[in-house]
Amino acid sequence: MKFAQLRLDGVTRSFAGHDALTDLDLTVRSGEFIALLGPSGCGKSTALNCLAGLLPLTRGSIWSDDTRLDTVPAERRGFGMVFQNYALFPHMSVRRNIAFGLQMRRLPRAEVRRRTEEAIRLVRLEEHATKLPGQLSGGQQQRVAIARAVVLEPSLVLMDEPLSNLDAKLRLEMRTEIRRLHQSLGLTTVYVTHDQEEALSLADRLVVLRAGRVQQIGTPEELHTRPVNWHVADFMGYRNLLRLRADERTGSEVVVTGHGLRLVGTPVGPVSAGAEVVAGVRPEDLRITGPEEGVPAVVEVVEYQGREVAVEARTAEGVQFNLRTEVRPTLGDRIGIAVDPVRLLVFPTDEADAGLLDEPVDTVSPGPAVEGAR
Ligand SMILES: Nc1ncnc2c1ncn2[C@@H]1O[C@H](COP(=O)(O)OP(=O)(O)OP(=O)(O)O)[C@@H](O)[C@H]1O
Repeated sequence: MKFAQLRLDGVTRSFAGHDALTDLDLTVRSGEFIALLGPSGCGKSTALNCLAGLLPLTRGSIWSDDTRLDTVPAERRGFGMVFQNYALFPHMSVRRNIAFGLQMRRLPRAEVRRRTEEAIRLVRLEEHATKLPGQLSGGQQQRVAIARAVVLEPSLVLMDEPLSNLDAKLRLEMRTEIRRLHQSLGLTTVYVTHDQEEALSLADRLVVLRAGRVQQIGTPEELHTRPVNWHVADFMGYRNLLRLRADERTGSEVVVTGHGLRLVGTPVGPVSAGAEVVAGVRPEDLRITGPEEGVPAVVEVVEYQGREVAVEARTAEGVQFNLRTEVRPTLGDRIGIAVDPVRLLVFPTDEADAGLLDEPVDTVSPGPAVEGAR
């Protein structure tokens, strides 16, 4: 079933009266690569399984153009699936694993052979076609799983953390491979991951979930530069999250204070004077200056990371900052930390944050309070 648009409309799934996924609205356009991103338990797999037809919806509907899809059984949706545990047939060769789905469709033998060989070539397994899955590396097995899904020319490919069992180097290679296949085959892909970097590098659009609810849908750039709340920011690499209080507002800026800090930032959403806020900034958006200029702090950790270093520095009142910089300070250095008002985003808090950020604003240790929210 090819489609121009696949639409999820208020898709909700609960288990024993508890919503694992609430009111997911999402339109997937043909050819798009969508990543569902969020921490463990946020409902990513539930969303994917609803889409696959492996889980019935509690509420809502799914549409393939004008055809209602959520009532169609999984095997008739024509979707391909790739999971983290591969689920290959252990007693069949690579070639037979890939050909299996085509044979089940009773396609002519010549066509099965042609498409199987093409899929083997696509995932670069020509030299391993006669081996059994047990004789392959994890990355090669994952390639077989991908070939087996795409050989059926599915209208949608669903992937659930397909790279999570691979080591770091292979994960990077396979990431490129998946993007290459997506483009060269003109696939439409929905990809579940908890890895922010993976999602940013692969997807055309990201869907960030938290506790079963969509927080934000947008392009990598939109999410990276304009997260709508501090939870999304946390996920997008805003490692410095400080619980502060909004002071005066001037035009497009707001002054935030607490823990001996007085910073100028950019409000995201309604931030009124006196309100508790979370101010977030990414390590790479902080700069080291002289101790008289920026926020005074002492360098506690310097970690080599290729061209740049990761620096942890602490203020006299105990606030820890994470920086990424090409300037290499020495342990114990007294530095100033320059915070660009455009890059320091100031988010309102709501009742839902109360338990997550329960440190009073005038005590020191914003780090752990926010860490605990993960
Ligand atoms: N079969 C089930 N029965 C009861 N609760 C379930 C079931 N499946 C999922 N849940 C619950 O629904 C919520 C969402 O689970 P889901 O597996 O979708 O999360 P996830 O984001 O994919 O997490 P992970 O990355 O850990 O797989 C969790 O609280 C989970 O405990």
